Amino acid sequence: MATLAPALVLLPEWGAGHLMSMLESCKRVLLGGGEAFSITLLVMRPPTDEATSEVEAHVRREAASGLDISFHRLPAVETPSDAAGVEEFIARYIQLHAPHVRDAVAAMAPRPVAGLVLDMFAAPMVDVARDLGVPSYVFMSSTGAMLALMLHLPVLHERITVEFDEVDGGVVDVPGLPPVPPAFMPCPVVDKKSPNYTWFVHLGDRFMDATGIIANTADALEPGPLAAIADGRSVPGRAAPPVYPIGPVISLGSSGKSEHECVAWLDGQPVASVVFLCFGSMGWFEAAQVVEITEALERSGHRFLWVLRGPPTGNGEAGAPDGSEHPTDANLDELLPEGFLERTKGRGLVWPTWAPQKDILAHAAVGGFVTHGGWNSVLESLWHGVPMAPWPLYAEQHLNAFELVADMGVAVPLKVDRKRDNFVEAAGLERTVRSLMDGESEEGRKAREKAAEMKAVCRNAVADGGSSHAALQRLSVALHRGAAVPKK
Ligand SMILES: COc1cc(-c2[o+]c3cc(O)cc([O-])c3cc2O[C@@H]2O[C@H](CO)[C@H](O)[C@H](O)[C@H]2O)cc(OC)c1O
Ligand SMILES: O=c1ccn([C@@H]2O[C@H](COP(=O)(O)OP(=O)(O)O)[C@@H](O)[C@H]2O)c(=O)[nH]1
Repeated sequence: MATLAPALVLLPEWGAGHLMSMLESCKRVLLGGGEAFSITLLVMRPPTDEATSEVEAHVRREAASGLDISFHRLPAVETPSDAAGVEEFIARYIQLHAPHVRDAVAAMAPRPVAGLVLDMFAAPMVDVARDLGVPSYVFMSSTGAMLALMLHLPVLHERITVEFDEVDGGVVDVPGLPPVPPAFMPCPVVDKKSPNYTWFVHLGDRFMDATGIIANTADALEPGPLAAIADGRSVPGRAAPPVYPIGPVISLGSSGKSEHECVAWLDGQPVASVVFLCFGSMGWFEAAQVVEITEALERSGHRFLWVLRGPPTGNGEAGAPDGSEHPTDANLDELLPEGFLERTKGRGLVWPTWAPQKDILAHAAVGGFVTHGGWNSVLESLWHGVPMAPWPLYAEQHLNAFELVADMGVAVPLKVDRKRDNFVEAAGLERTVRSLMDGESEEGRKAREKAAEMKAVCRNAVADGGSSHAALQRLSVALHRGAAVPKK
């Protein structure tokens, strides 16, 4: 009988960034790790209709890719109706799939399983892997800094009993990072009474029981947090699982269709003259905030390409099946102050729908990026050496903003009022845009220099002989060695 290639069994959360980031990373293992594997992706039915059609579209595209990837749809589960927050909802909804994941992995026999690769929100399913006698890997789609914080959270939970914004000394010590002001702690941990906090402490604890952690980062991008994990400072007295920083994993290459209108517009702009503003798959602004942005852009005098989205149709409740959590296309006539488009004609473009962000960041005319600081956006920016100004909106993005400015030095700061729904005033944004884009600004010069350095770091890391390439080889060997036929 021909030997069966060991399987990587993937359990991603349904969000595009999580699913595609995990799948792209595991495809690298399939194609470039040096050992033969197959991929089986366990598909959970997402809790919303919109996410369900998005996932189905990904599945159709990947199924046609010709790679050894199969899809296994898990039976539907009830959605938790009493979740207090998004993170709690996601973690609980995923956990309800545990018996189905167990059955699906057990049914892989006699094919050996090289690893059950778990979304960060699915980390408690390390127990399923252990019961079946197969290795488990947590996939971290966010930063090494967030990983270091999550591993350290159970320690912080024991040491600090008050809220983080009440700590003596006014900062939180996370090994591997400069002292973190509480205003930059990630959303799920800012309120310890919330079940989201309890879940994150629990997830961090369960990360420790994985066979390994696959991270979409590179050694030289985040040396501090990655060293803190490796040398045992994150969890004193207990060795953390080996971390494999195999990134940046970005699905590159342009959309392949004819040149997009945004890119055509950039073609007419001078090199490094345009500030690009875009806020991820979920970022949108209220009218009052839009006015502040228009004033800042007008007064700065700089050229700009601004992706402006309108409010989602969903009611914002965790797991509500209908409506959308994604922004809608903006009605520019309604949202923008009168005359703004005429006054900025030629030097500014406001784009009201999804934009080809990767192609835009690759364009020579783009000189700076005002971003919500989602990790995929950050990696795309650094890949092209574009300095940033982070405007965090949700999830772990406040911590990302802190790391970009205070640790990596690739961004200039922006004053964001977290207590007012992350409101930014026109004067603050104008100052930041000037600092990011003006030739004379020392702060901007440093960020530009650092971003250019990080462009080389990213490309060297994934090239043959680079640190991420080496991590991929180590991961491939570990997966191959650890492969085991699931126990019934
Ligand atoms: C990484 O830490 C957190 C991530 C999230 C989070 O949750 C999430 C859930 C969804 O159903 C869909 C999503 O798109 C989504 C996104 C998300 O955060 C972003 O994920 C990106 C990768 O997909 C990337 O890592 C960005 O940096 C993230 O901002 C939520 C969360 O708590 C609120 C986290 O701490
Ligand atoms: O108009 C847009 C908005 C976002 N993106 C892409 O969506 C992803 C956003 O991921 P990120 O981790 O930055 O943030 P999230 O959306 O998960 O908060 C990135 O690949 C962006 O390039 C895009 O192409 N066009």
